[in-house]
Amino acid sequence: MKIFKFGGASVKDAASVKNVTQILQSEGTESTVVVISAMGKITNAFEEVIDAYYNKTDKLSENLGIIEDFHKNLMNDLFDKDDEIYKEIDILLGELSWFLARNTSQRYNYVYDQIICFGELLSTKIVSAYLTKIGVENNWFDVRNYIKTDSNYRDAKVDWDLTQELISKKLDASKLNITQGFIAANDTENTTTLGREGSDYTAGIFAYCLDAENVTIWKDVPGVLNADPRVFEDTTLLEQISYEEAIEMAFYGASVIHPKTLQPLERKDIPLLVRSFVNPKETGTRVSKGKMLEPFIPCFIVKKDQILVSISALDFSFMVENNISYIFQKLHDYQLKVNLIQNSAISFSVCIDNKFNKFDEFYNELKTQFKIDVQKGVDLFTVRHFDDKAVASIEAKGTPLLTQVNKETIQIVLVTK
Ligand SMILES: Nc1ncnc2c1ncn2[C@@H]1O[C@H](COP(=O)(O)OP(=O)(O)O)[C@@H](O)[C@H]1O
Ligand SMILES: N[C@@H](CC(=O)OP(=O)(O)O)C(=O)O
Repeated sequence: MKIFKFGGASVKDAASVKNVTQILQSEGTESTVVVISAMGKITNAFEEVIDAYYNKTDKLSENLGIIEDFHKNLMNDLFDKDDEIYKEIDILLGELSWFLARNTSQRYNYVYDQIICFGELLSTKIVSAYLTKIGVENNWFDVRNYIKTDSNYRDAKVDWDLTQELISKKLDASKLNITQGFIAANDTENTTTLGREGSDYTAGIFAYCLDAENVTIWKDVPGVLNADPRVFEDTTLLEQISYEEAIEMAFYGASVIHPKTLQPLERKDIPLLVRSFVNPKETGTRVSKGKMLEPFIPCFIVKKDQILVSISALDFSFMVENNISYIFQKLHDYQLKVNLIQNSAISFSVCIDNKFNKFDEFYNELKTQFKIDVQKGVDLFTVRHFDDKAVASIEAKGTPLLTQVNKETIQIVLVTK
């Protein structure tokens, strides 16, 4: 029993869908659960729909049209005009229109999940129908009937007991199963999601509940590299990474593996393979028990567009437990993700991600009680297993504002040139 995960980049056009089906045919089409994300950048396109709908702008029908045209154009290269799939896609788009017309809820996160899920529903319907068309029997299922969560929309927490029970009881794991990543449902059958880029986590959940042999995440890169190839020119493929090391890398922001994915796999000792859908014969990266890192070289992680905030008390008193815990509570309340902390006697600095755009509210609340210096638009570079050469290469990229070192890791906040 194995789990495959194909992300948006692997199903971004008709040729990519054909490539996915070829990989499935050569890797075996039995005892597999295939988890698929929305096609290309369609989740972002759905976010535009949500924005237009929620803020009642005049862009709603245009944004919906972009999504419909994208899928129909792609389908025209895969199917014949009278194939059943066109009706199925129209039914899904009809369900979406029905929701948009009938919904009365003002809860943004709830509305977001009820709309965003259509990206994964559309992509899996299309891949499943194409497999059927070329003669590969498969079982499409709605993941919302299997993965159950709480009602924390947009970042839902999995109900592991119920999910385990449903997957064990209802899923025929001997088949080639096709399902959606990222989406789930709560106990009232409303759609929830596991957080952006959460399809890897879906693969981890199925692997855990089915005691899978392994999970393969198919990517447009040869595997996990020692740096993001979009930012660094010379990168090296990491052949083996221990779970602990991969969790550290994901924690510091290595976006190639979703951080939550590794925990369920580690608990059951299920290897995670990261392989290239461009060169599927290559072995890629293996994350498993064993060597920490092979080859053992510095690994670079970048988080762009961070905010560096230095906070001190107005009366120059020490920054200690009581005010630090207060600041942390506020960071939590405003959903600001802290990526680095440093404190001295009178100042407390944090490097944060303003993912939910709530920094200004946080700032306005704190500025009455603290002196706050803010530097927006900085980059946070983390180097695991650093050496002098690696540090120098980062420092050459701009002006370092803050550096923090521990045994295996150095973090440098920079204003880049
Ligand atoms: N350390 C890394 N190793 C490999 N790829 C990385 C790394 N860091 C960032 N990436 C980027 O991650 C991309 C693949 O992830 P992503 O776009 O999220 O894939 P998908 O959405 O298809 O799952 C690669 O194209 C690469 O640019
Ligand atoms: N489609 C969702 C879930 C996901 O994981 O996508 P991808 O596998 O393309 O990163 C998103 O974009 O957030």
